[in-house]
Amino acid sequence: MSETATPGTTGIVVTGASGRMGQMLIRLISETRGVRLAGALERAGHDWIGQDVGAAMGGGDLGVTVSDDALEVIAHAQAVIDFTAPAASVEFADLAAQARTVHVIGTTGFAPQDLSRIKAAARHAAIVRAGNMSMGVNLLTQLTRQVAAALDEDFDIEIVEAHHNQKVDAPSGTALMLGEAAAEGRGLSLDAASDRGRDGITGKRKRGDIGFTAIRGGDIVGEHDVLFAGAGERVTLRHVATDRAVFARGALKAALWGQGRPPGEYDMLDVLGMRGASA
Ligand SMILES: NC(=O)C1=CN([C@@H]2O[C@H](COP(=O)(O)OP(=O)(O)OC[C@H]3O[C@@H](n4cnc5c(N)ncnc54)[C@H](OP(=O)(O)O)[C@@H]3O)[C@@H](O)[C@H]2O)C=CC1
Ligand SMILES: O=C(O)C1=N[C@H](C(=O)O)C[C@H](O)C1
Repeated sequence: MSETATPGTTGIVVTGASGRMGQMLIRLISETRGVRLAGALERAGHDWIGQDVGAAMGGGDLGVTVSDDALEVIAHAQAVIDFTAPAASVEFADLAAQARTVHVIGTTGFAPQDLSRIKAAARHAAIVRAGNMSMGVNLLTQLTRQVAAALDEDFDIEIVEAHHNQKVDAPSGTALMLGEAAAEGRGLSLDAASDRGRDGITGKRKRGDIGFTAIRGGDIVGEHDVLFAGAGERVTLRHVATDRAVFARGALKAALWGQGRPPGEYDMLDVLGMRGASA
């Protein structure tokens, strides 16, 4: 990482620089005034290490060399934007906490023990984590909470998500956010109510369950339906992402919003000012 700090700009490190979201974020940061790319991280042994990240992406030089030295790179930045994998994100959370750097986590698929580590890291630095950084999905969570509260258990709730064939976790982070919102609206615990992965002789649907279905295929960016199915009528709330830029823009907004915030765990409802707002 050879980049020199420019006064008055927010220096942002992108982890998983070669990934779908990593590259989208690097392009967005390099085109946005008031922010600068302060580092691009990849895992040790990756082909891109030592190359200029712009050139590695197939464009012009951006003046930032891809590094595997996360400690050094994060220590010289004001924010880390991280769309990688759970094992990597918990390590980055520890390093960002040590450096008191804002950590924006878009990674999904965390196990409960990962979330405990992130919670511990948030005692030292601001962490913004959301399974979906888009404005539309965060609005959809509010709508889901409201509709779930308005329609009683005569309406079965089913969450259907569709993603590209490279996605490794299911249900998606967004589907889980929507499930949490529906459960909150109904005054339930999602752990107790969720029905994931029906197969074979499943028996009848249990009243009050929140069902999840995952579709994987082609290059689908991300689609989510929340279905409220009653007798003789259905209500469907739907979000379709057609461009990953919606996630990148949300993550960059979160990185800037986090500057100067006290340590703690935040989400996109905080960033977008939607916390507690009834949709
Ligand atoms: N919250 C949101 O709005 C969104 C969340 N996501 C989530 O972001 C994550 C990444 O998605 P996407 O960009 O499509 O995935 P990609 O597979 O395209 O990119 C992941 C990147 O992370 C790197 N990585 C993975 N594991 C490690 C590790 N242990 N150490 C260091 N680097 C690692 C990968 O490197 P390598 O190739 O070497 O493995 C790769 O560069 C997923 O969890 C996805 O669900 C995605 C879009 C929006
Ligand atoms: O892996 C993806 O691509 C996406 N992951 C997030 C999720 O798990 O919900 C957000 C978005 O849908 C794209």
